Amino acid sequence: MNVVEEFFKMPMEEKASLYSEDPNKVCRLYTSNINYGTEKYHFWRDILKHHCHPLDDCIKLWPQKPTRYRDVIRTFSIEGKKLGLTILELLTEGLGLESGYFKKDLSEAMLLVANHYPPCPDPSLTLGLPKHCDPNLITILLQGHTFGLQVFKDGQWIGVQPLPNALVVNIGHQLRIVSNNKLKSAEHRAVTNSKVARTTVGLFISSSEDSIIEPAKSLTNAAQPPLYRAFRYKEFLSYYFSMMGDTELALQPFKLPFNRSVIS
Ligand SMILES: O=C(O)CCC(=O)C(=O)O
Ligand SMILES: [Fe+2]
Repeated sequence: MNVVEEFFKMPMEEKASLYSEDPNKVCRLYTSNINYGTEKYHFWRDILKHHCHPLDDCIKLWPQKPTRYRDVIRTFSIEGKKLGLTILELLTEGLGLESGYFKKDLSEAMLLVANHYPPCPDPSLTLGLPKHCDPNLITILLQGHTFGLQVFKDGQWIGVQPLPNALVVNIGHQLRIVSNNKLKSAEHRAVTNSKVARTTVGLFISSSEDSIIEPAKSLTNAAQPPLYRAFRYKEFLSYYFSMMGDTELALQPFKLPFNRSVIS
């Protein structure tokens, strides 16, 4: 976490070369307030986003400063991936799927997203990050020591307490689909505060873009028909981003009507 805080604290000139508005760049720094003049309410977040797979190719494009960034984040991403795969294997067992179900291309890709929320003069007018569910399988989030993450449960927003060295694990839409709604993607957002900057780091474990996502066959039958059709993950991602993460809308084109799934 320290190395990411150090990154955001560097002077603007040191970071400028990474700034890009092209979402296809492997590593980029950008900000959520390019629409500041026109947006209904403001988002208060700077973002460093980069791929972590294949590691040896991606690492060459990661920030070169702070000088230890690549070493520290390399270890963090390797260990985070191991933890993610262990959690996925436990979920596999809990769901009753065959061992290793999520191994290989279903969990091949990984993205690191570092969020920096500067102190905000009036937090009532802003959000750090709007309400969303993550699109991927699971996210491992280091949320640091400052309150800001909230999860929507039973009709209300509940703050997720930052605990020293604890990681938050979020279930994303892909896991909801593969489990045929047995697992629910967690709806969450980040709020700002007027006193201190908040920095968080998420590792987004997801499928390779060409992999086929569908409810696991062993979890569906005549009584529990598949609730989603099969699709390529890249198709889902492009729709998800066009819907700005809206929870139910983002899933809509992938849902099967109940009757059709019973007949087929
Ligand atoms: O910064 C946080 O607490 C949440 C980050 C998050 O939800 C995300 O990057 O998708
Ligand atoms: Fe998220």
